[in-house]
Amino acid sequence: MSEQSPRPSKPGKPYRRPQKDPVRFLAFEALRAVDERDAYANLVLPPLLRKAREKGDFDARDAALATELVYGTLRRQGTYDAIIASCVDRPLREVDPPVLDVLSLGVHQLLGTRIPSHAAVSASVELARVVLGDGRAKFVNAVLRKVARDDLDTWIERVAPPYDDDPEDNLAIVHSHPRWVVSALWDSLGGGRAGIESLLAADNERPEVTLVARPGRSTTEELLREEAALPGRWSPYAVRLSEGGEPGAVAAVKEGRAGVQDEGSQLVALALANAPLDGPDEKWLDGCAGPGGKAALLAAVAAERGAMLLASEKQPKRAGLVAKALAGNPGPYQVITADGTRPPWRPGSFDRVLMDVPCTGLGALRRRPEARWRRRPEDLEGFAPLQRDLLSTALESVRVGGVVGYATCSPHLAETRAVVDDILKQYPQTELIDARPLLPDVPELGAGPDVQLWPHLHGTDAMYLALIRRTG
Ligand SMILES: C[S@@+](CC[C@H](N)C(=O)[O-])C[C@H]1O[C@@H](n2cnc3c(N)ncnc32)[C@H](O)[C@@H]1O
Repeated sequence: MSEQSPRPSKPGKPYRRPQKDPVRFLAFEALRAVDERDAYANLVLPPLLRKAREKGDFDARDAALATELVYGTLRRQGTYDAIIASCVDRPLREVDPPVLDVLSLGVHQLLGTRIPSHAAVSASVELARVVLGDGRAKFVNAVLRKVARDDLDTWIERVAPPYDDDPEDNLAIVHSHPRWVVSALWDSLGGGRAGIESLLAADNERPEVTLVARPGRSTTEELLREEAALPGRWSPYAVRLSEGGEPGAVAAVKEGRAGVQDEGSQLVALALANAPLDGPDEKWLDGCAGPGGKAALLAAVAAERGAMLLASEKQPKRAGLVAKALAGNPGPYQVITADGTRPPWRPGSFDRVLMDVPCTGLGALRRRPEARWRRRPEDLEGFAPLQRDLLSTALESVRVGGVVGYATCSPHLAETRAVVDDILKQYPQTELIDARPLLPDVPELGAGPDVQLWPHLHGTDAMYLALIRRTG
């Protein structure tokens, strides 16, 4: 018998080693870090990008694409999960998280970018071969081919319940927010469908990078001359960097004369600084100062008025960041590490007090694309006693006639009005000051006396501020 087979076997496809695409691979690494280590995308990404650039793997366009893939995938996770769930025959929680990350990255390329479908599928399958192996790459291929058959709007229509049947569920899937967050934002915003839809859509946009020219240390004119930037909308100290502007490369930022700061945060600090006050105006306190954005602006304004700022922060590491932010301030200031619920200073010591309390951060979802998925309604219960204690400290720390600013970067009513209402009942010798005139020219601030800023109305984070005067 001949050793040769009578019919030559059909040659199999030769094995081809998967090609590692540095952009997709980096985006996958970042998503894994966010999932496995609870890392923040905005902290994980920059060092990965820097390393890739140093290795010569990346140019600026690659970095922009990797950033878009990571942020877009995380923001749109709720919508993409619903789409993927309808294309696989088991519950999503039974799909391995790394497989789900490759799928979500693929779905984002297919439905959320201009990358052609065939390129999106083949790049994702190639990534799957590198990071998951050939077997699971076939699964990825099958799912993404199904997804590629329709566009985003068609998919959303298919997987979201009709608005009239369940408005919150519909908005949760259409705008990729957890349902409880949709509900909380809507409670705070009020109004009908158009407003909440604009807000949720704004949460999915990348925010502009805004700088603050710290008074006495730099001016907006200087920044506008030196950088590709536009004047801020509301704050006299703000400039908005043009798209792609790198704040880290701005000389004034490197030297601490300017900082990166959302205009909402600037407005809050300035409203407290400008609230009318009788009597001395010499001692200011920031009781929750880390990492120091508002403290640096307050200290600079205080310096111009001959006042001093005490910046206090509980976490030593964050107190270090405050010290860094304040270094070079032209007037007197002090940074201390202290628990604001057990203050080391004497009651009634300050003329102005800012309490920018720890909160869920539901007002800064534009900046933290993963935050909405990580937060739980139970977190509110965790913050509630601390927020009340810190506001009580603020009211104890201010002198009679002095002003307290209670601020959050969350619009959740449980963290804003509920805290202020509760605590003011315990401190009857206080009055709310109308904060609206202290944010001059800013429209749509509601019925007052407190103010709530919104991304879709003001282009800022959803900062909340109540100004309270001690009357006795
Ligand atoms: C929302 S952040 C403040 C942001 C800051 N005002 C800024 O503009 O950069 C809240 C800060 O309060 C700090 N913190 C938490 N518990 C505290 C406490 N018991 N006493 C003082 N600070 C506290 C947190 O570590 C965090 O740095």
